[in-house]
Amino acid sequence: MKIAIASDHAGFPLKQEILEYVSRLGHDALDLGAHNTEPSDYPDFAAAVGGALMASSADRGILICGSGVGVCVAANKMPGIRAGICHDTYSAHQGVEHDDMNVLVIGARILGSALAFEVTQSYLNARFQAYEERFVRRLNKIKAIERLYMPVAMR
Ligand SMILES: O=C(CO)[C@H](O)[C@H](O)[C@H](O)COP(=O)(O)O
Repeated sequence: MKIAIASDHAGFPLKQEILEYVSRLGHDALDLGAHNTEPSDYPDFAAAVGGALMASSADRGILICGSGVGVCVAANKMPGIRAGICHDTYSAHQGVEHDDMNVLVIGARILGSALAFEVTQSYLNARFQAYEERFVRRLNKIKAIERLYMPVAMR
């Protein structure tokens, strides 16, 4: 899969490790910044990953900031983006299987790289269980909420 990956300054060192790890797993890892630890603003990177998904230039995303909260809030403002903070492997695969999560969010000040790699692998190996009617029904309800607050021209 093509995976768009970005972080702010707080997530930069972990992002570099995740980029390499995702490539080693055989995915096409797309680095959307930051490119150093100079202070930066997390919404810019959330927008970059969300934009890549919305433009179909990536299949899934990974976002990293200090806690994960900032990029998660920002990414979930974008239509079609379902971002979740996952600091354990169960949430990372269940978020995809049940909720069709398309952006994994990690807090670099929370997880060490060993667990971050396991969480990333669980996320990338998981698939949405579209054969489960209840998951599709719930996903459609999320999409209906999104449409309700979307400008009419975009619905
Ligand atoms: O972790 C975060 C809060 O959710 C932010 O995304 C930033 O990474 C964090 O606020 C950065 O903090 P700093 O004091 O500016 O390094």
